[in-house]
Amino acid sequence: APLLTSLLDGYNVCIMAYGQTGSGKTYTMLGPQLEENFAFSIEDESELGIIPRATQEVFRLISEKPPGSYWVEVSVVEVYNNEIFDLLAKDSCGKLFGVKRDVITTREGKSDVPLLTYETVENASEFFHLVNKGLQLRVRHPTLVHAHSSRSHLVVTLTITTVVSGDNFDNKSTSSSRASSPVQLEATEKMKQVKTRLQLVDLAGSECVGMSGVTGAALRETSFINRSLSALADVLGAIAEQRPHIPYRNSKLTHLLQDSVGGDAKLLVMLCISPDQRYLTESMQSLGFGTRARQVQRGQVKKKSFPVLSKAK
Ligand SMILES: Nc1ncnc2c1ncn2[C@@H]1O[C@H](COP(=O)(O)OP(=O)(O)OP(=O)(O)O)[C@@H](O)[C@H]1O
Repeated sequence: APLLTSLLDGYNVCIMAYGQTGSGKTYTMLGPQLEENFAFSIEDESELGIIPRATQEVFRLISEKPPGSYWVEVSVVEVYNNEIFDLLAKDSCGKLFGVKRDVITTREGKSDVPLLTYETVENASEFFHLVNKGLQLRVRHPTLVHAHSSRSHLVVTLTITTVVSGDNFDNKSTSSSRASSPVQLEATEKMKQVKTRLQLVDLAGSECVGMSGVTGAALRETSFINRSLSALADVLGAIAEQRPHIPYRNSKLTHLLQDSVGGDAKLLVMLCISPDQRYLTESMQSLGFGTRARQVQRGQVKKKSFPVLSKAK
């Protein structure tokens, strides 16, 4: 919750779950899933995972702000076999289907996914329905360790646009206007926008091939998962050791998360650990990842500078 307050105060925030397959990452991030697909259940609010819960909190915080001053857009991306898929892209009939996208580095040195679909949502319930539709496209595969194992990394991003009128920049009191679309917002005279980003990441599970018993296509998936997770650990190691070169581009996952992991975002890593003694090696490996993440020192987290909004009259 304090991270979400920071988000509306102008910080980028990233929350991610890491752990071996079957340890509870998806449960932590989304909550219990429906049997037939990846959608999460919204019937019992007490069971909601971090992604829906954080979104509810974001909208609660926004409701306390002057009306029309915040705008929320959502994107849902999965990284599968080192490829990026846009899970909110629609075909010509308006049906969602995962479209392959690329990740690039912009001239300012930020990572970006050109053509990625951003959908505007006005409340948490719109968000639930939209994300649940996208999640049904997510790849999963049964393994000996976990019957509904996610085979991809999931990145749900909320982009919060704060609209500040020109007058507010001079700290003068003004009534805030209500815009009905992002286009209208941009067109509104004397409006300035500040964007902050909340990235919520359900990583695919690290996996010991001997234990999970995967073969064929699933084995290929496992190898991509393990490679991308070790690329993430390498990036954290390089940042922790303050090496001049950080190998973000060694995998699409690290390239996509570059600004959150190595940039100016507030980053929270949650480790999911199995209580079963059989998985001691995997648990030690996850704790090693956590130790590495804790060694990262990135200096002062930067805040996007924008003035405090004056209350609507
Ligand atoms: N805290 C919990 N309470 C009840 N059930 C849980 C809890 N955590 C996990 N589970 C159950 O354990 C199983 C595995 O959890 P989950 O799917 O979250 O694992 P995962 O780490 O995401 O695995 P993978 O990386 O293979 O996708 C699921 O059936 C889930 O409902």
